Amino acid sequence: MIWSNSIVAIFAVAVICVILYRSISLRYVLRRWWRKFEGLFHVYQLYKVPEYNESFQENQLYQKVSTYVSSLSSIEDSDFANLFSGKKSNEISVQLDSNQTVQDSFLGARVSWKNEEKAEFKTFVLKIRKKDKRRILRPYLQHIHSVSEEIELRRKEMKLYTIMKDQRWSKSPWRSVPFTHPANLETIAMDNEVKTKVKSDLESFLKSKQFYHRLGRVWKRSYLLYGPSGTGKSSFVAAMAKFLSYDIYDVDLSKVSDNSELKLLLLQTSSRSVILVEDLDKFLNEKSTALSFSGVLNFMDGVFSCCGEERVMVFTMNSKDHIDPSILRPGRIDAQIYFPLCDFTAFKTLANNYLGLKDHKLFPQVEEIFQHGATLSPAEIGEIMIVNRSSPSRALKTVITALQTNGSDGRPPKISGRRLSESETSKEIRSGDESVDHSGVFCRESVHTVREFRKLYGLFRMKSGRKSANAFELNNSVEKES
Ligand SMILES: Nc1ncnc2c1ncn2[C@@H]1O[C@H](COP(=O)(O)OP(=O)(O)OP(=O)(O)O)[C@@H](O)[C@H]1O
Ligand SMILES: [Mg+2]
Repeated sequence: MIWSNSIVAIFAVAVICVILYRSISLRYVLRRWWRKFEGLFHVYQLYKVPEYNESFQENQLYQKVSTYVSSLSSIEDSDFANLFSGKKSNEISVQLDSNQTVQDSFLGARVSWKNEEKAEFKTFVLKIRKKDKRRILRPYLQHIHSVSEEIELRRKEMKLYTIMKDQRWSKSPWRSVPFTHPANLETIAMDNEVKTKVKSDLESFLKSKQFYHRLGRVWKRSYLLYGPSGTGKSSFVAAMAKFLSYDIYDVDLSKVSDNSELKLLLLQTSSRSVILVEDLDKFLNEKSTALSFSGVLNFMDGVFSCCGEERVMVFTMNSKDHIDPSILRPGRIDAQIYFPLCDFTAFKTLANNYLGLKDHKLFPQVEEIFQHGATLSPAEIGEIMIVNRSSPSRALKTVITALQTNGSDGRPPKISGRRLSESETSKEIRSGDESVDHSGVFCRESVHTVREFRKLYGLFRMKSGRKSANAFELNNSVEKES
């Protein structure tokens, strides 16, 4: 009897121990004891990273470790952590409380960081097994360096710089404002393959510092974005800058007085930035400009940039038809991206973004119209969708009508198969607040015809270059050689 009772008791204790061990807290406590026990045998090496050096200067490594440690997911397992709101409104940062430890692993080795705080002196202490020390210490510190740099870059508030003349209180010709453009690569309607190519081109550029330096070349990459008005070139520049987390310097060439001022402007841009020149074709086609052609070429080559470090140059044009070929030569322009009028694929992206539509019974009809060629820009279609966003069906019907209307034959628009008379047409354009419903297509908000949009938003579309999909062409550039 006694025997059987003891067996039951031992069994019960064993079950409880297993349950407790399985629960995280007991495992955690046991691991801690085990590490303390190991510590008695000097298995570990400790490295201190103090906040200040002996001359009371800030230790940059301390900041990097602090950023890195806060990014570890295991920080949530520490007994005490502090929660702070970050620089961006929806950001929460977690920071290790004083004298708390956090675990990490690297190349199969387990390490830990302790945030020691003694009499206002803060130090991070790295604990690493002696047997792993030689193998992982240097690569681990390198890893901390790159992770923290990447985090800092993402956190950094992006800025848009514009030329500001006569800033008496400042020596810099640039004035900056926070760059908060909402576009990102996902919201731009364009050929997916081209988008992926641009992304990987940018990514490989970011990793090519050593490569460019070895060749003695300025570490920059130049893109030409060209295509009709309202096809997303400027939005794409914003998306690129966001993807890279770079600031943008908007160089308005018409504001520059001479070549030396242009040189000065470029010298005062910072590394990791996008240098943007919009409408280069218009500037080059102007009869008289303050800048010489060679001045513009030198600027494009980036020879003025102070340290030749990490710059992406973007030039936009509506058409490259009348452009001197030397402007487009490889090395000066590394990649060209064509922005076409809206095709059916781009239309579907816009419908999804603006109207939340993945599919609709009118899509086949829209597709059929697109098969006869694109006639509207994404901007024009986007505006129709915004105005009619409360009724997706009405928005699609208006897009269909606009596409049919914009047959580029100069004839009055077609509605429900019949052409409107001139008087009806002008009524459509005029009637901002009249509710004219000929076919169920137009109503109060949807009276905006394409021409109205053009009038409203100043959109001017070139009729030339009706290629249907984006194109990404690499010039014979440095990347190709690599
Ligand atoms: N491909 C696109 N995808 C998503 N939105 C677009 C696209 N193209 C244009 N838009 C929308 O249309 C508006 C105008 O676009 P954007 O200014 O980028 O055109 P653009 O090609 O730079 O025109 P322009 O040659 O006249 O400067 C923006 O608000 C943008 O949101
Ligand atoms: Mg633009």
